Amino acid sequence: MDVTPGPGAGHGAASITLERIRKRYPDGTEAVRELSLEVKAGELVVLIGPSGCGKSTVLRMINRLIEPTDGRILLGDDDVTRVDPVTLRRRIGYVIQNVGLFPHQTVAANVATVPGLLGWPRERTRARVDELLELVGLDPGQFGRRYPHELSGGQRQRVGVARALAADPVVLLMDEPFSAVDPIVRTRLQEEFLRLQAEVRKTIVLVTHDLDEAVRLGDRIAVLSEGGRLEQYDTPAALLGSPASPFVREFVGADRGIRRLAVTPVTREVLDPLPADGGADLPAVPLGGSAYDALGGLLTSGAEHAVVTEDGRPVGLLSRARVLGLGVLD
Ligand SMILES: Nc1ncnc2c1ncn2[C@@H]1O[C@H](COP(=O)(O)OP(=O)(O)OP(=O)(O)O)[C@@H](O)[C@H]1O
Repeated sequence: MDVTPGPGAGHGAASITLERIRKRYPDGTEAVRELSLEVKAGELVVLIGPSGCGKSTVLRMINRLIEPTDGRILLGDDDVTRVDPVTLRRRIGYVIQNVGLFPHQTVAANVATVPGLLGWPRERTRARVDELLELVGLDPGQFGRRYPHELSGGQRQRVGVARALAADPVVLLMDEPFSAVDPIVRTRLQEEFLRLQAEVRKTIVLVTHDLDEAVRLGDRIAVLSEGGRLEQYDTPAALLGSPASPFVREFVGADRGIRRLAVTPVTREVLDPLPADGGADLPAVPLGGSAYDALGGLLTSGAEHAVVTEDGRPVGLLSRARVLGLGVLD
């Protein structure tokens, strides 16, 4: 399969191009009327929108679990409808809500599924399984021999991710991958997942209902409305800062200002000069950290100002008013 690396893309990440795709189910439901979308190699794109707007349908058309009624889907330069579906699915990792692990197989055997289908030698498969379990934070010696029912929900999700990465896919599709676990585990899994993505740099399309998850994970977010209509396709900061339509404005909610703080870094432009004493008694926040965290630091300490540091050295003063100003929207 052809691979088109984009800037910063890891080894073997492919771009995805949806060209005017449409899906009409046999009963006449127009799940997706016409959608065009491009995901760059190595990019993490989130699909979000109200229930029934066609997110899962779009995702499953990419790996041909569902056949499009019309339009083209390219992986790199290859039209996926011209690739044998089984071969295609071995090149595309797929992670779903309840993971779908095989219950009667050990964790190691689950992760080894696709390498097994590809006929990898035993030693290579075993080394890959160990490497992946370590990558997702599970000790292979401890967890490899367990069965799925002997794991927590969060551990099962990690095994699902490890399994999807096993044959080094060019694309990873994720349908509500973190929704089956409680909010605290979920946040931790999201953070680990971002670290993992920084390492493997796959092209990822992730479906979620959760706007905070979308904002936290997405390089770009595609907001869909009924019939798979693309309302806006933008970075989290742009989406929250300038919703393109009343639909998006309502969808991102009244608290989008707060959400925007979470994706807005503290930069030199918003800093005031340091006081003569260097602000020794004030709370410190890092340059480039999120405005949301800076506000949290200010509120916790009760201070009006924080010292902003770079490599541990103070570079300026940040006031509460300036931080709040970063969340003010049009
Ligand atoms: N096999 C099917 N036959 C007929 N209609 C279907 C079929 N599968 C899905 N649909 C319909 O297609 C539309 C889009 O469904 P889809 O599952 O893609 O939405 P979704 O955005 O992923 O929804 P949710 O957020 O609730 O999971 C819905 O109206 C759904 O009822």
